[in-house]
This record gives sequence, structure tokens and C-alpha cells, in this order.
Amino acid sequence: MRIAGAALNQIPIDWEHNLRNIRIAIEMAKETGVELLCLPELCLTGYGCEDLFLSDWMPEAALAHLQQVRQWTEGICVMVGLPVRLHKRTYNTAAVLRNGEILGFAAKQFLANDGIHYETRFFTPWLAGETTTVELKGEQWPLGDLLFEHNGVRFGFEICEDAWHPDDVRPASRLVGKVDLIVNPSASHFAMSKTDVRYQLVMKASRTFNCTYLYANLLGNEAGRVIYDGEILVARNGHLLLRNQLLSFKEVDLEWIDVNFDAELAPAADIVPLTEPDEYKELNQAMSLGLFDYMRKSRTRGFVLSLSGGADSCFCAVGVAEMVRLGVEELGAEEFKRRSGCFPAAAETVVQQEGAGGKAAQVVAEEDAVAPAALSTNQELVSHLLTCAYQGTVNSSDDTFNSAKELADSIGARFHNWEIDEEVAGYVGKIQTALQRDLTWKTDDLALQNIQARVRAPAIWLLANVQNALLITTSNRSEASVGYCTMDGDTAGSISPIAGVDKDFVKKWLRWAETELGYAALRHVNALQPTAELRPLEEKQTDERDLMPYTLLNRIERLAFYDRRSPSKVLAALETEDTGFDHEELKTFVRRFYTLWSRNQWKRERYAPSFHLDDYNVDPRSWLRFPILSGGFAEELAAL
Ligand SMILES: Nc1ncnc2c1ncn2[C@@H]1O[C@H](COP(=O)(O)OP(=O)(O)OC[C@H]2O[C@@H]([n+]3cccc(C(=O)O)c3)[C@H](O)[C@@H]2O)[C@@H](O)[C@H]1O
Ligand SMILES: Nc1ncnc2c1ncn2[C@@H]1O[C@H](COP(=O)(O)OP(=O)(O)OP(=O)(O)O)[C@@H](O)[C@H]1O
Ligand SMILES: NC(=O)CC[C@H](N)C(=O)O
Repeated sequence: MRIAGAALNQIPIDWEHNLRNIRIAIEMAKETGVELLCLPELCLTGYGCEDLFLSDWMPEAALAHLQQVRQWTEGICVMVGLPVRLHKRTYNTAAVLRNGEILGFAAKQFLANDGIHYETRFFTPWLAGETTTVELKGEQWPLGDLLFEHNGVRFGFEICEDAWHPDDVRPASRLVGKVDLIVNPSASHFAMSKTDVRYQLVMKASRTFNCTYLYANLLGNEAGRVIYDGEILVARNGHLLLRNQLLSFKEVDLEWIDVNFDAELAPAADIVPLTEPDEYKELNQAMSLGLFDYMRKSRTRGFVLSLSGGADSCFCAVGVAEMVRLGVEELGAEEFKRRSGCFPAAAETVVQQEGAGGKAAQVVAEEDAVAPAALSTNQELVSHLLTCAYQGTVNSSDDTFNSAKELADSIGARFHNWEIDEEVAGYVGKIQTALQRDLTWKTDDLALQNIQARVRAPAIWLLANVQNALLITTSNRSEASVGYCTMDGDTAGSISPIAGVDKDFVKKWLRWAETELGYAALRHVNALQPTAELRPLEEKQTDERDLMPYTLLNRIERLAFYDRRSPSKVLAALETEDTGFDHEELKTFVRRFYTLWSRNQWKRERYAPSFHLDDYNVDPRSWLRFPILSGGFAEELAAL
């Protein structure tokens, strides 16, 4: 039997878009002779519909829209994920459709409730062995723990998290011997190195439960923060039959394989491991797709970035350039432009060719329209999609200016340079007059730093507004942990692409991007020490002098909030490690970390939406919740 999985790039409650992708996948499958097709978890509504799952109307609308899918299923068996609401409870289900009929709804038994997942808020888990009935307009269908059969192949379900539970309790343990095939529609978020975990799950399940295992994940940045890699896996008795290219820019990625269910296949003695994932490359692909989807789904026209020439903003600039490079590489320039929605129709633009001795004249109907024909290279596309500005002060150095300018030029970004000292002096002067005293570095250090960061915000926002672009804010996870940023200053922005990764990783990634991706202009930033450049230059401010070494900060953060240890346990763990610091120094750093962490929860609550990229993040809207007001670990830190 030819079986297939299709990864779909969906949008919450965008019925037209989601149904179009579902239809395309089914038509592609039919054209290819596929008999059974698995689509991802909740692909009809989108996985990230949040509290809409708790309404009556949304699941009802999903069931109504499912009726449209029926007509496309002549001659094929298709699984479509959707919520079903019964007696004020919502179930996460996969409908099985064939020849215009709905055969039933398999319901998820184990809900994902860790890390970024909060499914128990929205859904009720289904009980093993139970079934009920769904009704609509006089028709009835079974829902629950169901078995199906198609052309002689018996199959059952695990829906995403169902597969992440121990072998003796997961649904597969009850399907073994009763089915030939287990189908797993998933919405499994991207995190660096996670693909190996998923691969092992699927391979081992197919061997342990003596079956063929078909797995299909969602694709792309569906709803803003979470990115799906569109993984499709088929394994049989521990042998890999199919694994696709991850993080595609396509809307629909259909992958199929022929399985001879009649032939015996001896279980694999060993599960062949995947080659170790390259996290720098993985992050690059995930961020590129994340940015592309965010841009087009928010219907904005590119990005604006305050480019300091430092590590964080350079990372973001390269991120946009890589979005273009990878997108064009996969889709081609024309399709990339069309899908981005950022390139006005050619008809709007009139380009007059250079006359004899005259200058080229451009008559452009829309202010930022660029003749599509001229935009053939990646640099030209970047020039359309990314505008950068260096906003210097007396505390800025030539090093950072050169770094910013050279990088922007090399990737083709539009680059502006202006100074903000006048505005800073204006605000400082007003407050000095109001208070009738001078503000000095001795008495008002933080305030004088923050006003510079804040004064950069209005102009760069104005530029973003004028261009209907997303303003990128550049915070990383390490800064977010300790609030090393000025609220409404350098945190101002609409999207925060790297807030999920730590500063040490940012620095290493930039060195990789210089050598492996060939961004030679990064040699400047790769030679610089991270600095806010907010104090007078002679003070030689660096982040690590203000805070602590980033590697240590990251380690404390991980021990405290990934491993969830107490301050004393964090300190004890550090003392067993080769940190290069003695007991008293470590105590100072641990105290500083927890104090800054607690004081700055309100900042983390106010960050622009950020992507989940690492195995954890500190965003209260996704991975890590913490009170805004708290005792700040006072007793625990005093006891150290
Ligand atoms: N619980 C709470 N809920 C709500 N608001 C709270 C609050 N606690 C304090 N606040 C408010 O927080 C304000 C202070 O916060 P904020 O104004 O952001 O500033 P603040 O956190 O005091 O200082 C910013 C820090 O970030 C560093 N920085 C800034 C900019 C860029 C960079 C860089 O690396 O490039 C580094 C800078 O060196 C400094 O150490 C207070 O005036 C108060 O209004
Ligand atoms: N001179 C500047 N021109 C434009 N933007 C700036 C300037 N200085 C700071 N910014 C903005 O403030 C952000 C925060 O500064 P921060 O120092 O944390 O990051 P960075 O300069 O990119 O990296 P690093 O910390 O490694 O120097 C910058 O990423 C940038 O967006
Ligand atoms: N949608 C889900 O059930 C996802 C949960 C699963 N543990 C994962 O991370 O892939």
C-alpha cells in the first residue's frame, strides 16, 4: 500500500488557508496513487488556537468545515486533525475520512502539559477503551479509542503526546497485535537537537509494537512563537523507511512510501542512530522559516532593525539575510517574492531607462515599490526586506559603526546612520530643569544609560511604521534573565527572534556564520567584546563586567530554571564544576543572578513575541512562568 504523510503550514482559524492546504495535500496524494494519508494534529483549525478551543462555536465551526473535506476523499483514506466539543468538553481528535464518508474520530489520550504545552487547559484526555458518538445534522459517527481498516490494513492512532509516554501505558501498548499500522498526527514543536528524540521514538515504537509507524508533523511558524519542522517519518519494525528534509518553506510537503504489509520484516537488531544534528544549522533554518512565516502571516512588508554592530543585532541582520537565501534556494526568487507578499505588482512600477547622457529615472507608484525584474539577487531582495539604522551617541565607537555598516552593505540591507545626542540632551535638560539639579554619571548612572537606549526607540519605530515593517528587537535569553535591557528602549519592537537563545550561543553562532556561511563582515563583531556602549567610552563598559561571565550566567540560569534547583543547590552544583571561581565569588554571582531575575520578571512579561528555539526559554507566555512580584529569594540567598 502506498501511504503518505503531509506536513502543512497552517494558521489558527484561517479556514480558507487551512482547507486549501488540506485539499492540495489530498490532491497531490491522489495524483501520486497514495491510498492512505496522515495530516498533522489539529491541522483543520491550527494547533495554536489557545482558549478558542474552550468556546462552543470554534469546534462547531471545525466540524462544519470538515464536511467540505469529505468530497475530496473519493478513493483515498485521510486523517484530519480537529477539536470536537461534547458536553462542554473539548477533545483533540483525528477524523478518518474515506470516499466522502467520515469513519470516526480517534481521540487523544495523553495531553501535552510540559514546556511550551498547556493542553490540559483546553482539552480533556480521552479514556482508553471508551467510545461515544458525535452527531451533526442527523448523521452519527463514533469517537474515542477506535480501530480502523483500509484495504485490508488495520490501523490505530497515537496522537502526538500519546507516543511520549512509557511503553506499558501508551495507546500503542493496547494496539499491538490488533493493527498493522499506527498513525501519529503531530504538532511537535521545533527545538535544537529534538529531531533525534522523535526519530528514536518512532523507530523504537515500530520495533516494540511490531508495526509500521507513520508520523506527520505540522510545518512552519504557525501562530507566532512556536516553529514546527514538518517532520515525516515512516518506520517498520525498527527499520527507517522514510524521513524528509525538515523546515521546508513549502506550504505542503507530501512524502510517500510503498509498504508491503503482507511481507514479513524481521525486527531490526539495532536502531541506526541519526548523525548528530548541527545545532547552528538547525537554528538557522528554524529562524529563517520563523521570520518568513511571521512576516507574511502578519501581512507586514519586511523588517527594520536598529543595528549597533554588536552581536545581537548582527545576528538578527544575518537572520533576515538567511531567510532570503534559504527561501530563494528552496522556492526560487519569484515564488519567494510571491509568497512573502512584500512585492507590489509590477504593473504599479514604471522604470525609465537611462537616456543618452541622462540619469536613470524611476517613477515608482508606491513609495517603496521596487521593480520586481530588478530584484534578481538575494542582496536586492534583502534591500527590499531589511532596513537598518546605526544610531550613535558620544559613547559609540568607530568599531561598532564599521561593524554595522560593513555587515549591512555586504548583505544588501538599506543602511541609515544618524546621531541621537541632541535628543538625549533635550530630555536630560528637561529633567535637570524640572529637578533643578544636574544629572551626573556619579548620581544617575542607570538613568543616563537608559535614556540613550530609550531615545533610539521612537525614530526606529517611525521608520518601521512608515514601511509597514516589523521592528526587530534584539534581546537574547541571557539578557532577558537578568533584565539587562532598557524597557521601551532596546526592548522596543514587534518581534524578538533571538530571545530564546543564550548569549554564549549567539557569539558562537556568529563565528560559525562567518566561517561556514561566508559572512566575512562578521569578522568585526567576532572580534568585539559585548558592550552596551551606554557609559562614557573611557569606562570601557562591557556586559560581563556589569553582570558576570555569560557562560556562568547561562549555567546558573539552567540549573535554577531548567533543572529547577534551589539557590543553595545551584551554588553546590557550581562548586563541583570547573568554573574558575572560588566559593565567595560564586556566591556573589548566584545572589546577583537571582536578585536580577526576580526584579525583572515584569520585563520578561513585556518582551515582544519570541521564537522557541532551544530546549527551554524564559518567556512567560510559553515555557517559564514566574510571579511578577515576589520575595525575590531573600531568605534563600541570605542563607547561602
Ligand atoms: N516589578 C516591577 N514592575 C514594573 N515596573 C518595575 C518593576 N520594578 C521596577 N520597575 C520599573 O523599572 C524601571 C527600571 O527599568 P529600566 O528603565 O528598563 O532600567 P533598569 O533595569 O534600571 O536598567 C537597565 C539595565 O540594562 C542595561 N542595558 C540597558 C540597555 C541596553 C543594554 C545593552 O546591553 O545594550 C543594557 C543597563 O546597563 C542597565 O544595567 C524603574 O524605573 C521602574 O519604573
Ligand atoms: N549605536 C547603536 N546604533 C543602533 N542601535 C543600537 C546602538 N546601540 C545599541 N543599539 C540597539 O540596542 C540593542 C541592544 O544593545 P546590546 O548591546 O544588548 O546588543 P548588541 O549591541 O547588538 O550586541 P552586544 O551586546 O554584543 O554589543 C542593539 O542590539 C541595537 O538594536
Ligand atoms: N502536540 C503534542 O502533543 C506535543 C508534545 C510532545 N511532547 C512534543 O514535544 O512533541
